Amino acid sequence: MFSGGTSSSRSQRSSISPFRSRKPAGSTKPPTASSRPATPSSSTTSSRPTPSKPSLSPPSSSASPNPPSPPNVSKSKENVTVTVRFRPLSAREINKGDEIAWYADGDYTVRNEFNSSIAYGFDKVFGPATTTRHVYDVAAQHVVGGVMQGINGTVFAYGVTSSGKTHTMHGEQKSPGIIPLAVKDVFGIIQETPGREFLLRVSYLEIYNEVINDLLDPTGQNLRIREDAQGTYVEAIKEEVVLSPAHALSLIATGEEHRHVGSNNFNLLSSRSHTIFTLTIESSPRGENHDEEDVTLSQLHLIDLAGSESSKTETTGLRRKEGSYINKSLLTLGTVISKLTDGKATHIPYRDSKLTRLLQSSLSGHGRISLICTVTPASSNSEETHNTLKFAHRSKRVEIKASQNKIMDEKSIIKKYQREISSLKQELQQLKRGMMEHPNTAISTQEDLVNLKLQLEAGQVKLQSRLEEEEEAKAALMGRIQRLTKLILVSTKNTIPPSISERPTHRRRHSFGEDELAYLPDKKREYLVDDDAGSYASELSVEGRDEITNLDELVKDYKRNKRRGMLGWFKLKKPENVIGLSPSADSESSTSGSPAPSSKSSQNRVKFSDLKDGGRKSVSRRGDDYTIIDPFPERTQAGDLFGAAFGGHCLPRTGSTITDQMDLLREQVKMLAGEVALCTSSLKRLSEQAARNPEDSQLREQMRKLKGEISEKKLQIRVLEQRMIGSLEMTPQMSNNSEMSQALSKLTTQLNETTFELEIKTADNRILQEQLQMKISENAEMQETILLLRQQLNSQQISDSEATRLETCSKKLVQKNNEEGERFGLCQETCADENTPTSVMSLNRILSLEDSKECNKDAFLNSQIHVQCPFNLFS
Ligand SMILES: Nc1ncnc2c1ncn2[C@@H]1O[C@H](COP(=O)(O)OP(=O)(O)OP(=O)(O)O)[C@@H](O)[C@H]1O
Repeated sequence: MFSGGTSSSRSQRSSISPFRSRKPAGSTKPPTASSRPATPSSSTTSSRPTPSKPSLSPPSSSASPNPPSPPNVSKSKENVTVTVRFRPLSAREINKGDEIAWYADGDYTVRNEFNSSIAYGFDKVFGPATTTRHVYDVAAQHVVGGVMQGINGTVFAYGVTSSGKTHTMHGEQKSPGIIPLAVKDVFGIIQETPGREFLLRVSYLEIYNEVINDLLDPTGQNLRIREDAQGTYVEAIKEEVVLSPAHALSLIATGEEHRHVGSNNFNLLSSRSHTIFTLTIESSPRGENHDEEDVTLSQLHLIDLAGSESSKTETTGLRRKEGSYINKSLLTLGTVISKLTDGKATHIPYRDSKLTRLLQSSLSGHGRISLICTVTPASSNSEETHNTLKFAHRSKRVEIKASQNKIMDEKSIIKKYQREISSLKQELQQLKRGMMEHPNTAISTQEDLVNLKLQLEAGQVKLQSRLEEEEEAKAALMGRIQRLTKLILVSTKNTIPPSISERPTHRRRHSFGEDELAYLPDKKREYLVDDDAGSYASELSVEGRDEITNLDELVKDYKRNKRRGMLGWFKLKKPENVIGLSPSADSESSTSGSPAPSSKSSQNRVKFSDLKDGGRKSVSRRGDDYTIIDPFPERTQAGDLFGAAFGGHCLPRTGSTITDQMDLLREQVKMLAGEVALCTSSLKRLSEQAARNPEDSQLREQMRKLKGEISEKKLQIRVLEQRMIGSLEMTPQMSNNSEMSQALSKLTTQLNETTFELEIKTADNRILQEQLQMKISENAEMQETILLLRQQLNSQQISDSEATRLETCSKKLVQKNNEEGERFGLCQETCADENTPTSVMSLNRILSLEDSKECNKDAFLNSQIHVQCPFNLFS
């Protein structure tokens, strides 16, 4: 496991149940009257109901200001933390004429507008203007802090469809949800805890139609829940070791891509599945020598439930089926909670749904639980909101016992490796001791002595090979440990205990400050469609659904964008098939605040179809205004060239024909270049023939024509290229910079390729020219020899052997000249140099003539060839 460094692993088992061992006796003890929160007020008084146990951690604005000092956590009784979050009325509800039916009366009470006697008290009530950061601080931070101390924790978002669960758990770009905030907090706490080291793993699953799917591994479908003595767990779910907040959130973003989302009449992006994001945290004191008990393992479950659907939710087919599964599992959750708070219940139906079965340990009181109930104030949903409030109120009575989890079973990787090392060390020690302690005493006879010697030798061989094996094993183990060590996260703070300095330095160190969230949305990378889905639906009805040619595609696309909200900046998106979106404001809507210049869309609609090639345009919104931002978000090589070429001048809007024109010109250039290549090769062939038949005037004529054609085509190419550049220069403003950039990029590539080819050919040519020079000087030497020989011959001083030498020498010369000349001619032609030296052609001709000649003494002496040639072979 985890042998691949930062690689992921599929664990054999991953528990969803936080505290399955060390189950405190009587943990499911029914709540006592004293632990019950305030019941709904039946009085008419407007005074707020008594808040139930306001025992929450004080809000903090940053990652755990008081980092946990591990152990020493009391097992005091706690209740589930129950908070209620109102969202603002959506545009759709406003359009429908909805009124406020429920409201936050102070910090702890939800009251009915039409009947003020109906009120419920909670640990905290968040009004519609509350930020998710504040919700996190109050409702989740203490759970996360607990998890870092080894106390398991679960944070739920519960509510009807479109009440704001996903908004609360995942959040959006400008308003991160509980999950990203918790992840950031966890890393912040690690940074604040220099005395301990941590190992983090995440898994992410969904329960869709009562089927468990692994969101981190699309092949992990229909996973099974298993149960052992310690509780329930999901078999074979993938777990990934995470090294930074960005890493963890990128995994969620990937998971979100696989999550089932669909539209209903309340929510275009309704979650059709429950998702459970689990962060498993292992921690031990830094340094080698520490107590086993100091190692903790805990899990944080962050759950975004699918929303319950009422009869008002108009669904058909698959959506209806999904809705019934969702309702059934939520009903089971409600029943389980009721039974847990009912002192007389003997059977708790955890097994009636996958959700309750997976959460059995959490629900039965092992670890901290925070339930965030999301509600809409709208009168049209008044009944559903009331049901949510009743559920929330019942949940408040579930009693939990938070205790620190120091269980070290096979799940602890740190532990496992530490154990392996120590047992290996022990074994080695034993081996060494065995060698030392060999008895050498009772040697009585010579025979004994020989036997003992033999035994000793055999033993030594065995011992040696065993030691070698051990060494190898140790090295392998060390490698594994090193890889594992890299996955262990430690604070970068200086306050490291002395023993820590002895530790290997390759350990990954982290700065977990704000800059760790540098992955936070790059405005330029994302389409920011921060929308209230309801208003989108209403907009659809206003504009007419006919406009949307492919709703499924639209929904899919919108979903991607939307889900990306907080998380989606990890992947760039290529918009497809989206005709237009028209979201509307909500109170916590994000505004891009992009510094980039923006232009307001005339129809408050974003035409994504305008964006080509994943143009990375950002769409931001302020109220109902949509802006398309920075079409050149990142400087590319083409972008740089573009800037250089046009010196920052604006280009005129010429519509989409610029690329077409460019493409056309480019095609013409390509065709001409092809023709030039064809002519050049014909020319080469002809020149070869001409070399063989120098008298053939037809050939010469053909060659002349071909040359003419080649130069004409080259001229045409130049003209076309000029036109391409000219058309760009004449265009003072481009309508679509990305098109321009694209065209320019292609041209640049072509230019680069051609330049490169030219360089190679020029270099080739240079080499051949050098060779030619050498040949010329060689020939000069040869000529001297020949001259000498001729003189000797004339004076009758030449012998037969000298005559043969002379013959061989001349043959060699001819052959060599042939080869060189041919190569040079070839290179010159491929270089398409119109000024191919006639000397080379002449040389070829001479050489071929010479080659065909019988080169004997007489013929050689009678040779009278004197033609144009850079050097006379036979002067
Ligand atoms: N507190 C809030 N402030 C502003 N807008 C909110 C808030 N809560 C929810 N919204 C908006 O309401 C719409 C519905 O929210 P969301 O998708 O989170 O609902 P949900 O409960 O997850 O729905 P479902 O159960 O169908 O998935 C979204 O457009 C979201 O941006």
